[in-house]
Amino acid sequence: MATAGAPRRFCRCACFCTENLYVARYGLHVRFRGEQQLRRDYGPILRSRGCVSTEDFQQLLAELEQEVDRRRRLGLESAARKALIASSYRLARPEVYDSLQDAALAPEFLAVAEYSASAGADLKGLLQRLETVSEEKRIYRVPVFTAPFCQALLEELEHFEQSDMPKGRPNTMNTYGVLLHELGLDEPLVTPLRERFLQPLMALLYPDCGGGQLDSHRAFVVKYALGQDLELGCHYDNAELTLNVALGKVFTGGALYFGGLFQVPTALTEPLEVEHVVGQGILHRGGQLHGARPLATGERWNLVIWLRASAVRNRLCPMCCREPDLVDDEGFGDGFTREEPATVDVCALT
Ligand SMILES: O=C(O)CCC(=O)C(=O)O
Ligand SMILES: [Fe+2]
Repeated sequence: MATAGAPRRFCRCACFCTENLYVARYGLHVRFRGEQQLRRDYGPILRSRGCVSTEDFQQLLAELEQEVDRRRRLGLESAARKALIASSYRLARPEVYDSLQDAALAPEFLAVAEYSASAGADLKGLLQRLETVSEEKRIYRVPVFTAPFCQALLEELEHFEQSDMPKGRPNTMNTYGVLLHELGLDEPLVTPLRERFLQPLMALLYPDCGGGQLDSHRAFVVKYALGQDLELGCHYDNAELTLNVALGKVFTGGALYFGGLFQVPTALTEPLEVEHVVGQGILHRGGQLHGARPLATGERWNLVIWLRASAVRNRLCPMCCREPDLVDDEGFGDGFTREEPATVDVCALT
């Protein structure tokens, strides 16, 4: 058990360096253990996607080896960037770093969180206070931040983007964007948002997915603009639950689309399209397959919070779908812990 005063040690799963390596050129996620295995497992599909010559294959191998190396160094490099940013970055909107105030939050969100934390709250009552985007997929929408807070956060993020500070990217699928913990925004903003507001809400909405046992997160901002990233391929998140809030600016296109749960192979059906509304958040299960349609005009910045419950993921790593092979990591790592997890019913795969 973690004891008061001793920070909890979080881990990642060793599969981070071997599974789900994204090869944008061929639109493919691969598992990579070496040349032989890559040829054996992906030879035909790679050929069908244009990886035909020896040079193509050698280039792919080099890129995968580089990516594995990058992933191995990620935790330490991220901690080094965070330290440098803390010592040398000049903030544009310092108020964003003040500890989270109710005034930053939309009245609807405050009401939903207050209801969820009240005695006698139940799912039925909560659903009267939220928009249900899809009952079957369990996707919900709620206003999260006020317009002035979105504006201030955007200004800060844009100022950081334009600074010469080193930047860690959200994930291998997004080239632009910011990791909030590197900016120092976990402590004042994301952790209180998770602990005080999201936890009671998620406990009612997704009790079977660890919604009541969230104990870490990975928060980042994704940015889409013409000439930069435009869209995001279909994927599932390394998270039990996800909150995705549109921060702005002005844009068209970029809708999210949702398919089925990755754990449950189903026949291809029409995905559900969900438009963004600035200031509003979409709540979904991390395992729900999703992606983002191409941006048509403008610039889109969204805050994505991958919410994690060690009690759930310690049993089964969502990325390799095995019992996690734990490796100590920096910060929240990938949300795994070495402690015995509390008993929890994992997501019912219906
Ligand atoms: O583009 C978006 O808003 C979705 C981002 C997303 O799904 C992710 O980064 O996990
Ligand atoms: Fe995602």
